[in-house]
Amino acid sequence: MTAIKGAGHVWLDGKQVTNLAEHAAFKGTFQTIQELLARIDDEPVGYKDAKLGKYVHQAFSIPTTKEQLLEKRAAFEAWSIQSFGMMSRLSDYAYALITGYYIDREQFAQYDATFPRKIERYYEQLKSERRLLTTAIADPQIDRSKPLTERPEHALLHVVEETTDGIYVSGAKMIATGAPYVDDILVNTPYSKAEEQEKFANFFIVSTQSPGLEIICRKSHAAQDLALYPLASQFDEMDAVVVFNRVFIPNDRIFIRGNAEGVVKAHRHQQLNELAHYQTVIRLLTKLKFVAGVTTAVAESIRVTEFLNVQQKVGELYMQVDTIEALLHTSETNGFVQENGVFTPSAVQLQVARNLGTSYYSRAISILKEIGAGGFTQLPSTLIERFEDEALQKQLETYYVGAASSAKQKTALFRIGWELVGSELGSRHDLYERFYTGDPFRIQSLFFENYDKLPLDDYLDTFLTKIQQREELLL
Ligand SMILES: Cc1cc2nc3c(=O)[nH]c(=O)nc-3n(C[C@H](O)[C@H](O)[C@H](O)COP(=O)(O)OP(=O)(O)OC[C@H]3O[C@@H](n4cnc5c(N)ncnc54)[C@H](O)[C@@H]3O)c2cc1C
Repeated sequence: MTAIKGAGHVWLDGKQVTNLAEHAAFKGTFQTIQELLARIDDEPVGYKDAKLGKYVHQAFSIPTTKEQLLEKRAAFEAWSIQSFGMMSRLSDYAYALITGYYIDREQFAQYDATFPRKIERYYEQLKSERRLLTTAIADPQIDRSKPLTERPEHALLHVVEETTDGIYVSGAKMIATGAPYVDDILVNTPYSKAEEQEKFANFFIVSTQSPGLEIICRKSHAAQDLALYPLASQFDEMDAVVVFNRVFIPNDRIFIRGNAEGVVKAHRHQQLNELAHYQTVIRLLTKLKFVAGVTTAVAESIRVTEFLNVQQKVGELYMQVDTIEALLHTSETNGFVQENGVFTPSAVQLQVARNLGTSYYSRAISILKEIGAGGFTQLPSTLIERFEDEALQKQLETYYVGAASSAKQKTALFRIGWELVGSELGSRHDLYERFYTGDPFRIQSLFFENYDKLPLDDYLDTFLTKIQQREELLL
C-alpha cells in the first residue's frame, strides 16, 4: 500500500502538527486518501503502465481514442463516487494537469528550453512514485486594487537568491487545498509583472518537505464520530496558505524561470486543459448527483414530494444533473484526435459545465435547505440510541420517525443534509464550488475571449441579409 507522508511543517491552531495520521483533524481524511490510493492497483482507477510494469492512475494515460478517454472517465468516477464528490482536490486533478503539460511540453520550450525534459521526468516520477500533488496559484489578498507594479514585494512570491543549483523564494500563496497531505505543490502565477519580472515569473513544483515551507491550515472542519458526521469525519480535505521562507527550489523542479509570458501561458494552459477539466466536471457531476439524491430522500422521508412546489425544486436539481451529464457526454462525442494524436474531449462544453458549476452548487444547497427546512435543526445533538433514558429514547423514536422510514434512518439522512447545508464543512464547499476554478467573473470573460464567435456572425449576417431582401421586395 502507498504510504502517505504528508507535508513537513503543517500548522493548525497555532501549533505544528507532527503526526498527521494520528491527529484528530487529519486522521479521517488521511484514511480516506489511503483507501483511494489503494484503488490504483486495480481497474478502473489504475492501468498497467507498460514501461513501469505496474499499475498507475488512469489520469496519466494519454488517450488516442474515445474508448480510452472513457477509461479515464471510469477512473475519475470511481474516485469521486467513493468520496461523494466531496474531495475536490484529490491528486487526480493535478495528475491530469501534469499529463496535459507533458503532452504539450514542446510548446513551452520557447519559454524555457529545459521545460520538455523536466516535465517528462516529473511526469514519470509522479506516476511511478504515486506522489500526491496540489496547486497554489493566487497571491495573498492584500490590496487587489493596486496594479502589480505597485504591490509591495512581500505580496508576491519572488526569488531572493539565485545559485547555480536553483533559486531561493520568499512570499506566500493562497490557497492550496489538500496541502497537508501532499508531497508536492505546483506553484505558478497568473499574470506577468512588468518590472523586474524575472523575480516573480517562475513556474515550479515545490516539495512539501522543503525547509522553510510552512503550511498554514484554516480551521479544521473535521469530526471524529462517523455516525454523527459522516462527511466531516472522512472528507475534510483542508485548505491552506503556503508560506515560503527562503525555500530552495532545485533547478530540476523549475519549469519556467524568469519568463513573464511563459508563466501566463502556463497558467492559461491550466485554465484551458481539457483533460484536467474533464476530471473536475466528472467530480462536479458526482457531487450534484449526491445532493440531488439526498434532497430526494429528505423530501420523501417527510412526504412533501406530493407538493408541486417541492416537485419543481427537486426537478431543478435533476435538470442540473442532466445538464452537466449532457455537457460531459457532448464533450466526449465532439472529442477529436488532435495533430499530436491525442484524443481530447471538446473544451467548450467542459468550460460551460465548470462555469455552471459555480452557481449550480449553491443553488442545489439552497433547494436542499428549503425542502428539509426546520428538519435540519430539530436533530438532537446525538443519536437517539445514545440517550441515557430508555423511555425517552422510545418516545423520541415516535417523534423523529419518517413517513416511511424509522427514526434512525431519517435522522441519519437529515444529519447528512445538515452537514451539506448548515455545517462549517458545508459552507466551505459552497465557497469552494464558487471559486475553486478561479474567479467566476474573470473565468467567464476568458470564455468570452476564447469563444468561437464566427458562426454567430454568420447567423446574424443571414438574418440581416433576409431583412434586406424583404425590404427590397417591399420597395
Ligand atoms: C475553498 C477554496 C479552495 C481553493 N483551493 C485552491 C487550490 O487548491 N489551488 C489554487 O490554486 N487555488 C485555490 N483556490 C483559490 C482560487 O483560485 C481563488 O479563490 C480564485 O482564483 C479567486 O481569487 P481570490 O479568492 O483571491 O479572490 P479575489 O481575486 O481577491 O476576488 C475577490 C472579489 O473581487 C473581485 N475582483 C478582484 N480582482 C478583480 C479584478 N481585477 N477585476 C474584477 N473583479 C475583481 C472578484 O470578482 C471577487 O468578487 C481556492 C479557493 C477556495 C475558496
